[in-house]
Amino acid sequence: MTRIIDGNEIADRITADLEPCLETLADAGTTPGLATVLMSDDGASETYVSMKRQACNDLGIESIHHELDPDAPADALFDRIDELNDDPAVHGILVQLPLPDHVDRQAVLERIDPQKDVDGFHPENVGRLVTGTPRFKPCTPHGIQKLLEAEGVETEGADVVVVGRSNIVGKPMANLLVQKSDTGNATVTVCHSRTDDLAAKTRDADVVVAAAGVPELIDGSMLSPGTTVIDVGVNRVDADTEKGYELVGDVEFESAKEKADAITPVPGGVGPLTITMLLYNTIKAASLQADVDVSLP
Ligand SMILES: Nc1nc2c(c(=O)[nH]1)N[C@@H](CN(C=O)c1ccc(C(=O)N[C@@H](CCC(=O)O)C(=O)O)cc1)CN2
Repeated sequence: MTRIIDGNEIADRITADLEPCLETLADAGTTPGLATVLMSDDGASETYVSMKRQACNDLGIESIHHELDPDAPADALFDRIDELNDDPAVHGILVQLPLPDHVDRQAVLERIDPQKDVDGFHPENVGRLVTGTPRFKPCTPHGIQKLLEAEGVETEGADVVVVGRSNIVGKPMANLLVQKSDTGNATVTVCHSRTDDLAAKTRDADVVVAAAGVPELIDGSMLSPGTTVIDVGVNRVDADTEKGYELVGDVEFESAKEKADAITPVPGGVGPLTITMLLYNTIKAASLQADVDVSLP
């Protein structure tokens, strides 16, 4: 019987485990603050930022929100980041991606103080991750680690195929999985749009992490029985619904479910973990900046 992994339930459990950390910080006089910066009128980005703000409010993290006109010059964003870097009430800074074409994304990520880089995208934090001394693990791959752990999926010695090589998911996911650690020690293959015979790779995998951003790229015929399938895709495809779209993963759920041992749905799989691990990183940032040990879960 295929297990449908309930990401909301796992995320709720981790969020509950974060509450004592906030109490410890409060006793020391610190309320963590997360600044979100939105420079886009893309509907999905607006949704994700409002979910992040709501999650902060629910847990007791101060949410500080900034919106910039998508047509504003890049300097407006750099100036805002400088202000947030200097603001002691702001422990974490998140610039929602993607950014408008005229803004140099890498320059933006490098402008954020690495101590406040709760996305873990600054080169200093990327370097720390790759060398096995992470400060902030990027939220989605960190969430997937937590999800695999919660489901008892052993990564030690497992063949894991990561489909997608983005800086947000694919590359950090592969790096975390190869680390010498309880949630690593996997043999990892990173595939992408130019991979020859993708199906041959995914059929050999114990775990497939689908993060290519291509709706229903992977179907059941590309999987072997017993695989754990982690679907990172949250693609909006046109549909005759009230919203005019429906959410579809990078995995064709119905056929994949027939082969998989366990599979994450979309929505309700990886997405909720992404938000929870942002809360986790914000608390970690506050604890490091206030020099208060909070024993994170
Ligand atoms: N600065 C960042 N930008 C982006 C990141 C990121 O980690 N940092 N990741 C993605 C999008 N993302 C977070 O921003 C994200 C995507 C999906 C979800 C989520 O919970 N999805 C729900 C469905 C939500 C819906 O109804 O649309 C689910 O899967 O259940 C959370 C966060 C790109 N940008």
